[in-house]
Amino acid sequence: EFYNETQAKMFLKFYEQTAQVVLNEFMEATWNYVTNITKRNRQTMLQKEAERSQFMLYFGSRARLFKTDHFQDPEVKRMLSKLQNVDKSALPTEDLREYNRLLTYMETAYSTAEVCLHEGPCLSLEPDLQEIMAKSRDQKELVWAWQGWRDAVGRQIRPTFDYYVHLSNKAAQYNGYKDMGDLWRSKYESDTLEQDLEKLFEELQPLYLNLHAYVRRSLYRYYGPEIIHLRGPIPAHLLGNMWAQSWDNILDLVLPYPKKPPEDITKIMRDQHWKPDKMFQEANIFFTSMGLLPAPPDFWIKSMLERPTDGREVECHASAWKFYKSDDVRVKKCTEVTIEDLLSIFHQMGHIQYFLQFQNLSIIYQEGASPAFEEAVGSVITLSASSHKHLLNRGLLSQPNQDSEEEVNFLLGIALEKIAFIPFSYMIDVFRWKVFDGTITKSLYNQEWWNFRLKYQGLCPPVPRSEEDFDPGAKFHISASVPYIRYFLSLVLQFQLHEALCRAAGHEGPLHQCDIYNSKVAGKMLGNTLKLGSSRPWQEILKEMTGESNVSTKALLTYFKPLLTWLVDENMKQGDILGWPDFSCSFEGKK
Ligand SMILES: CC(=O)N[C@@H](CC(=O)O)C(=O)NC[C@H](CC1(C(=O)N[C@@H](Cc2ccc(O)cc2)C(=O)O)CCCC1)C(=O)O
Ligand SMILES: [Zn+2]
Repeated sequence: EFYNETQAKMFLKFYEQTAQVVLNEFMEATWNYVTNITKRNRQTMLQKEAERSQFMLYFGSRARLFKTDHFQDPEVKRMLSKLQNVDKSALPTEDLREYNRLLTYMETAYSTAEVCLHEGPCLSLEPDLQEIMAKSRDQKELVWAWQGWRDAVGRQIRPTFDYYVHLSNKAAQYNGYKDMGDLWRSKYESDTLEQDLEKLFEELQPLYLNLHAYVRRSLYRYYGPEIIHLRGPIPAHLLGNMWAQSWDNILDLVLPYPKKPPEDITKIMRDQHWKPDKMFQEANIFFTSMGLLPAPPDFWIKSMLERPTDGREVECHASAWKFYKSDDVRVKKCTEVTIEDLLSIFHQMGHIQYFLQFQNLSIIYQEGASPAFEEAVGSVITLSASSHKHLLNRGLLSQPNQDSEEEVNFLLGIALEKIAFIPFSYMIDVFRWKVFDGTITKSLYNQEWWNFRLKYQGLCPPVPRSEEDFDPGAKFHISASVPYIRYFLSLVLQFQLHEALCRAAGHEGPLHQCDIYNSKVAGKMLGNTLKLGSSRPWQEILKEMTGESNVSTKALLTYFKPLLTWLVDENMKQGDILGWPDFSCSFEGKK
């Protein structure tokens, strides 16, 4: 048993020196696989993962031997406690090999799935099926894409999912947690997390219910009473997105003032010959305009910014990567020239900025203050980048100002992305936590999934579902075992940070007109927060930056106040009710 603090410090120093090599090799092998899905690259990745796990287990188990109660240095205690959670590496060798095979199988099944037309071409999710879900207004075609994707992915993943759950829980228990949900929640260093989340969700309900009622009315006008019930849930294939998680693609169907449509920025980008590289440069310029760090040379050399044209199979789900090597950070994205992809690139470059800002910390602290902070950084910048003022200033809009009706149109567009996302981002992990804790057993997976979709989002499947289906698996993060509650918390946090940065930048006027571009003061404030990584509890970091030590919906509600007023008034005028008391789905009762 090691006792003294000096030995603990030497132990941590030793970890630092050796971890960098092991983690770098693991990241390179994983990158090589996801950017070139071959059997050989899979084998190499699994081999490097096994080495990483052995390494983490060695240090994790030894970190438990220190009795830190009487240690003086809080850093040593924090670092040792972080080292102790080794996640799946705690599994016995055979179980770990099986678990990694499972994880790779599920994620690869998702990434290579396609839907084939009769003797016609096969369509991938990105960009083909996403394009149909976003643009088609033919509800039969939408049902075809919606169902086709779930048949192609969900059914492949269903048979393995409960074994994944079993091994996940086993790994969590080896780390001293009740189940994997418990381990995932522990990242937030809070013993009131679930209650806090529920409170945030309740506070945002009025906003969501009013948006839901308004969108339902608009879809009723377009698709008719056969398809839409004004007192019922909305069919999930009509919302412009494969998972109905964000509804910004149906803005044209629900525009409050159709006589004042917003300019088509995708068209403007294409007319100006934008290319993926320029889109990443545009995001990079935003960060450097605030005095934040530029993407380093390796980023431009080693990233995969477009889907390869040499026939390679790749994982197209966008992601940002760090390699535990100074200035080696990359993005993998199958970029299309659209405004949606441009804004998503700001999100990825937010991850990159965090990686660059904390790269001089101990490896143990090279992560976000919490997973929600990691997700919020890029989204905060996106709030400024999507403002009318910024897009005008960058030549992506030509209309100089917005009258009050155009402002409602604008806010509705942002709400379709952000407010629609509230219940979706909340329920994904509330569902998974119940799967991990055994409340939701294998024979109930799909019907419980649709109970949650109805309860939280007020949605219905467009066609009957059964336990042959596994609709949760049709979402990347569930197939790839990536936690999701980070995105719900980030949704609230990003407005809180946006408000603090706008105040620091000296912004006056409505929050939704703020653009922190070029603000060195805001840049300094944000940079100082990112430099801390996870070296301090996120509550302290939040307090230092915003004065508040808890996530608060105040800023989000301020941002959307003008829209909520308009929605409440509009729903009253239409006599629309909030919620979906008649909860039957339209195909039910129909023979
Ligand atoms: C090596 C690795 O995995 N790295 C991590 C980062 C890290 O952990 O360091 C990473 O890059 N994760 C990928 C993920 C990608 C995206 C995503 O999945 N988004 C969610 C939710 C959402 C939706 C709308 C939105 O505006 C913002 C988020 C979804 O699409 O459902 C896809 C488009 C946007 C972000 C990401 O960037 O978070
Ligand atoms: Zn992210």
